[in-house]
Amino acid sequence: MTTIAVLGAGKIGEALLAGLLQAGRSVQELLFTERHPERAAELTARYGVAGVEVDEAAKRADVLVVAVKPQDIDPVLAELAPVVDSASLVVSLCAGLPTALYERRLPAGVPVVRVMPNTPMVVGEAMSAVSPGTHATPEHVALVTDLLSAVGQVIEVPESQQDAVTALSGSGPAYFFYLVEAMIDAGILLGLPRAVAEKLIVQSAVGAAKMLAEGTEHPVILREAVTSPAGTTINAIRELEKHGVRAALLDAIEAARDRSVELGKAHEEE
Ligand SMILES: NC(=O)C1=CN([C@@H]2O[C@H](COP(=O)(O)OP(=O)(O)OC[C@H]3O[C@@H](n4cnc5c(N)ncnc54)[C@H](O)[C@@H]3O)[C@@H](O)[C@H]2O)C=CC1
Ligand SMILES: O=C(O)[C@@H]1CCC=N1
Repeated sequence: MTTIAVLGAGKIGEALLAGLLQAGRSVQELLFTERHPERAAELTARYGVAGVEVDEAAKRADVLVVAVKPQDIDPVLAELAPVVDSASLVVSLCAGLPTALYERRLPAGVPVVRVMPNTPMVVGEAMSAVSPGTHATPEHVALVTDLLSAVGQVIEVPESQQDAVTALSGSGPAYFFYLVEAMIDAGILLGLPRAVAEKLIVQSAVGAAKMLAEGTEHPVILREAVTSPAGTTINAIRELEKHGVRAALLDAIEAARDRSVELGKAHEEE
């Protein structure tokens, strides 16, 4: 039995706990820490998982998953430093924070694996990218990969690619939700009832995602198959091109990457 403690049970921490339970982990294998007692009580009531202090989490858990905001990392590392050693495995889900930060602040030799997951882990469809720090062995990477495979797909990337990964798949679900939201608004503009617009767009998204996930055709081919000569779709595509939607996406994702780099730089002091 591998015991996993999530340090900071907010949106992604809860998604991980929920996803692991959904995947068949027992509540006895899971712990969390949470600085807001009412949030801790809410999670224990919802999932039956115990909220504990950091020292107890470090004592009982094999894997400590840090899921606080990057801006909140300093107190977490200060609390962890006296209670972890090289037998622990620290997994960071924090955007921008390099494994080197953990290695500087924690006792020598503590293995750290940096992961960028995303929220679809609640439905077992996460995309997670893992990168080992200096003291993490292939066995540590395999353990983290195995853990996250229960809640979605996992790839290993060099840590130098993690800021780009964060901008693409870490934030990626938000871009799709934004697009869906805007398309539902378009349905409202055209006079459809909201429930009808939602059903049309959500099922179109699910269908398109399934076709993409099958991977038999490139996205360009799939789009071309919808775009009939002198038909309706090409009129819409002309408007998307006129409004620079492709360039907007390139700029948007680059801006997200830049923010990830900036979050890491905020801790470059030592
Ligand atoms: N939300 C997302 O889609 C994703 C988030 N991440 C990363 O996950 C981390 C958490 O993000 P969210 O869950 O969105 O943030 P959040 O703000 O929802 O959750 C953070 C939680 O940590 C708790 N916390 C803060 N300091 C603490 C401490 N010292 N001890 C115990 N609990 C503490 C907060 O009370 C809060 O519940 C961030 O570093 C983010 O970059 C990574 C991938 C996706
Ligand atoms: O917006 C954020 O900073 C976090 C990291 C990736 C997704 N959400």
